[in-house]
Amino acid sequence: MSGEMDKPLIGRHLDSDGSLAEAPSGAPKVGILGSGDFARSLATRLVGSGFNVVVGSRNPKRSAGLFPSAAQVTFQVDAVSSPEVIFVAVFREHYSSLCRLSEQLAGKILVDVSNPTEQEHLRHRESNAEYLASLFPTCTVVKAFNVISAWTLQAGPRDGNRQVPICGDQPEAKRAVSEMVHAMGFMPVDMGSLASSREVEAIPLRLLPGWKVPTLLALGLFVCFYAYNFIRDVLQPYVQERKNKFYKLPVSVVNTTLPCVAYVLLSLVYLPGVLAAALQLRRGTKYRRFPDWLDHWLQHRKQIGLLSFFCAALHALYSFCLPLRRSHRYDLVNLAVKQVLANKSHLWVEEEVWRMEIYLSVGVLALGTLSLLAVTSLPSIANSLNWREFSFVQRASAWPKPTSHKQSQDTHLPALASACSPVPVSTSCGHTEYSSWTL
Ligand SMILES: NC(=O)C1=CN([C@@H]2O[C@H](COP(=O)(O)OP(=O)(O)OC[C@H]3O[C@@H](n4cnc5c(N)ncnc54)[C@H](OP(=O)(O)O)[C@@H]3O)[C@@H](O)[C@H]2O)C=CC1
Ligand SMILES: [Fe+3]
Repeated sequence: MSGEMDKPLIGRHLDSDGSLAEAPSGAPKVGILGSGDFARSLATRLVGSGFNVVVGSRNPKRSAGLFPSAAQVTFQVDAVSSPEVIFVAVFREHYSSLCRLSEQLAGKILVDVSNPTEQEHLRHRESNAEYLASLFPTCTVVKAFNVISAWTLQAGPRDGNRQVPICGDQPEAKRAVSEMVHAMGFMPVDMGSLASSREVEAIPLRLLPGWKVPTLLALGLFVCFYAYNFIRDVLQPYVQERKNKFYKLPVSVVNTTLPCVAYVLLSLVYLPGVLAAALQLRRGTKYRRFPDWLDHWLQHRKQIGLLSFFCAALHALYSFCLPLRRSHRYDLVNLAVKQVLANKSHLWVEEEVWRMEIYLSVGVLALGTLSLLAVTSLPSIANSLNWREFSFVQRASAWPKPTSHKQSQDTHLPALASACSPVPVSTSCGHTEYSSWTL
């Protein structure tokens, strides 16, 4: 690598509006091939982070006006001659059109930012980055930035999506790209060699992978409880007393069903921790893997907990709407008429009044507590808390002694010390992953 790349690449950070006049002279030079949406956002951020940007376009005249004035827009062949790091911001099907630049690109670092579509991902056995590497055997290909959208690049990194997975076969090249990622305000995550690029390219194709089972579980529970409540509140009065209560189907039965689902889901958040602890006690060791079903269950606690919160919140909303129903108004009027006919002037059942007051108060408090748990399970909030603060919020009693994150990752098992309290999820994921929604 040239001496230029050996200098630290850390530049200035971009303001949220993305505007910054001029990259400092002598700043590291970076090339971008392509002048599309991604190239434009990338150029803006790179210029703002203190890099000298040169963009290679097939039609520089047309594209120049779309880039920040500090970026130089020129023909592809001119753009790739001096920078050591070149971003390839074109689609896979156009990679081969860049082969005529092979000579100028020899020995340089090519950053593959591309994302395949789902069909492309299934169709090609080799990743886009590996394909690029096969077209340019004299270059070093590094996969990066594919998980960051053009919009995020432009708007600036936010807590939730700051991580940029990087992979490549040459540590030096990866280091150079990682430094650039850092300088741009993102967090590089080393994913290993270029062989992992297929995995990295699959990341943006995922659609809520951790939510499928918990959502099906919640739906299944909803259907079961709804059927039960329908039989109890609607069908049974109809069959036995010929009373037509079918109007209850859209609101009342749903409202009775939601808290049942919420309670069961909440208990399913805590149950696997207890089971895991019992299993460890029975085995007398923490150095054995949990069965797969328990492992998966532990990993899905956060989603199950959030779905429980969702059902509880819906229940609260439905409850607020109950008095708005016309059936409720008719019931009230009928009750009043009945009272008048019975010559009663003051209806007040002390026990009923107290029961409702306490019921509402406890319901509001429970929803408030559940909201707190849900909020602290968000990565951005959880990351801002230390372990003690987190466990204080997530459970009522204090954890005997926090198992270090490292330990739980290494052993792939929770500590026995947590036998009667939460068990960290036994995966190699982050802090929130193994600790969320634990009692
Ligand atoms: N948009 C996004 O949010 C993200 C995009 N990406 C990846 O970035 C890459 C570029 O995406 P994006 O900028 O959105 O796409 P665009 O369609 O907006 O831009 C593609 C660019 O490729 C250039 N190009 C070079 N050679 C050819 C060719 N032979 N035929 C057609 N175009 C060519 C064109 O620039 P010119 O005419 O100047 O040569 C064109 O502007 C893709 O691989 C995409 O997967 C990754 C993450 C997010
Ligand atoms: Fe309730």
